[in-house]
Amino acid sequence: MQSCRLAAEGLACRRGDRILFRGLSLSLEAGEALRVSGPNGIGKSSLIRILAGLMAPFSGSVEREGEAGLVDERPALDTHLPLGQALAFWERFDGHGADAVDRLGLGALREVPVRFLSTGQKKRAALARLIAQGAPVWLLDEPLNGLDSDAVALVETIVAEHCAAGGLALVASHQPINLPEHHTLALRKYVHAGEFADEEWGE
Ligand SMILES: Nc1ncnc2c1ncn2[C@@H]1O[C@H](COP(=O)(O)OP(=O)(O)OP(=O)(O)O)[C@@H](O)[C@H]1O
Repeated sequence: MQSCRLAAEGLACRRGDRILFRGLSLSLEAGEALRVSGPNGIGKSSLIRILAGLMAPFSGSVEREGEAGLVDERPALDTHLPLGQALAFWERFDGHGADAVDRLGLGALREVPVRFLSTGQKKRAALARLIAQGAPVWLLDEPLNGLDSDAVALVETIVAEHCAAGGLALVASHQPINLPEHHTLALRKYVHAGEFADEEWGE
């Protein structure tokens, strides 16, 4: 796996006319995982988009070494194609196929158009593509949404394997998730007008 690192320094995020957070710093090395928690609308998805390079921070900087793999609420698969073909589309970019299809319980669904998959099956499909991508930096936005308990345990195992193989993972999740060697970054609302949440490191 490519070497990897993810660091942010003094990040502020503005959406519309509101600053969601500022002064946010974090650092993740290969093998590490970070869970980001916080109430609805606090800015977890926005933080992930900034770290992925999809959105510019209002201020501050991001340093990322290694390709990023993003999983969010959209599966990034052509919804009109059968699952097998939709995953195969990415093979030309990823260089190899989605070997995790069977492991993720999708083996019997290769002929089913993506739009007919259930919420949990779409999430599993997105995770199959993530694994096939082979990116060392995983940015996972609510990866457990819609998953049954067996699939939650599988995602925990898959993230642990990814980190053990030299990757890193940043996971925004309302649900508790058992991650290897991880810290939690709890985003909170700021209490002073114009001031914003402090972030805190903990177990
Ligand atoms: N394009 C946009 N323009 C203006 N405001 C936006 C935009 N996108 C999101 N927001 C606002 O930014 C805030 C943070 O949204 P974000 O999705 O980052 O929160 P979140 O912590 O991930 O929430 P949740 O837990 O509900 O997923 C919300 O108040 C949202 O309405």
